[in-house]
Amino acid sequence: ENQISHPTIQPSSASVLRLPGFALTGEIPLGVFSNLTQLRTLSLRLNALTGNLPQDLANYLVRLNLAENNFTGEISPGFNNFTRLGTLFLEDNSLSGSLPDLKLQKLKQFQWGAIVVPSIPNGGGEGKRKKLSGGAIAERRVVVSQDRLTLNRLNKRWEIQGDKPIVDAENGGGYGSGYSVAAAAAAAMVGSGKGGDLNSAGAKKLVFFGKAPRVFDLEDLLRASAEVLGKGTFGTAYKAVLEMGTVVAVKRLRDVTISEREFREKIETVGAMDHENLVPLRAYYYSRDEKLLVYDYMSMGSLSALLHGNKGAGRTPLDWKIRSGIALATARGIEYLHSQGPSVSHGNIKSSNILLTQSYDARVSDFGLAHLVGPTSTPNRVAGYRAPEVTDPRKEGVDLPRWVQSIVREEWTSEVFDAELLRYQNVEEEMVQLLQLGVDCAAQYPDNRPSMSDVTRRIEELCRDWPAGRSCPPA
Ligand SMILES: Nc1ncnc2c1ncn2[C@@H]1O[C@H](COP(=O)(O)OP(=O)(O)OP(=O)(O)O)[C@@H](O)[C@H]1O
Repeated sequence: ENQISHPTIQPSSASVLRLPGFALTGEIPLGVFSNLTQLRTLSLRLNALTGNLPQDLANYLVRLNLAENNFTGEISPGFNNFTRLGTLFLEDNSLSGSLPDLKLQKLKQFQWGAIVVPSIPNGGGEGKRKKLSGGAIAERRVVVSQDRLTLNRLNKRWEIQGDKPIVDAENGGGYGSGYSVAAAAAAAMVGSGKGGDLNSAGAKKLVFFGKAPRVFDLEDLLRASAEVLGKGTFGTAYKAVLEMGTVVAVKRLRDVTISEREFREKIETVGAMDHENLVPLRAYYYSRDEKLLVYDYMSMGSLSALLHGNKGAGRTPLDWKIRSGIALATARGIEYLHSQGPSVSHGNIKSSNILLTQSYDARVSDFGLAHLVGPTSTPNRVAGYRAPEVTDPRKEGVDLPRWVQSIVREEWTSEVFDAELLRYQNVEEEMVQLLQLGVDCAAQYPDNRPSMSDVTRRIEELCRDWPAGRSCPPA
């Protein structure tokens, strides 16, 4: 009864056809949309459509969303005809193969089930083809699901393991899991002689912040077993388990171009930040060849991993209460940073820098690091959200705020919101309000953006409207 058939679709001048979540089944019959000559946007997302991808969809489509269906087989060579396509979503199907050598110069957003995107030639013409497979190497990385910040790391090669980019292959390989911080740090320190902190015995030491007891020293850190958590903009992060059982996250910074004096001044400022919604920087180590930052280890990992990590069965999606609580805690952390002075900003806000405790308390991480590596190299290195005036205006690609702004408010529900939340909870109005706040924060001109204290107040008000039994996390 919910199959798409010819009599269903009459000739029409409609430019938009959205049928998300209509429980459509079966294959899309040939030519079924051919009466819709003005069609620009077609969404059949979240149905149970089967068979191969349609070969003959109107070639004047600009947006096509076929995600979350049961399409099988190769990605259709028919896409070659889509000369106007700007947005294509195919995730959560059982497709294989690669996009054909595309004439899709306009394709700005593309997303599909695996994290990996086959090569899309720059400006058309003959592109390198790469077949997708489990641990494939991709020319470009696509950010999954809600973070539709696609194609923003051009010309990078990532080895993919699971859905985590582990190694930037272009930069000459990386360190496998189990690699020890010790080996690298020790190697770097031997004979370096200069820099570093010397204690009275002449040995280099960690510089600690805060009043917490110094339960470990550099020796302990060097002996710790370590595993790679991930590679970020500023270096590689490790989970290090010290012999006495303490677990810390260690970040090895690379490409620090500022002077030692400047580094120490800046890191002192970072270390002085103290707020319950910030991941505390416990200590640092500086030598000519090695810069280590030691943080509390956050056992639940990042918001990014929770949202996009395990898509398999048995996953419990984060509910709205937890998500809005995370938004509030994050806002409080950033509000604190901004309260430290007019020139203090985070510099790299994104979901992998929002870390969670066992009880889903959110803490903002990585603040201040964008200022550590040297002013000239930062603008193009960080991929998190930064206000337009601090990013390179010539940068290509679509960013998340701009993408949201390109979608009219009436369509947020079907296009922007996480269907998982809408399916189980009646929270659409609250989601609209929170998204509107996010859009306000990403306004082009600073004067049009709310202050972070306004932001926290608005999220607190939103939480206050939660139905009985739900309460705002305490300030
Ligand atoms: N203190 C921590 N506790 C637990 N996991 C962490 C901690 N710090 C970082 N991670 C995780 O380690 C991985 C790498 O982090 P890192 O901050 O180096 O890179 P990133 O956040 O992906 O990018 P960027 O460097 O631009 O911030 C991320 O998945 C991050 O969530």
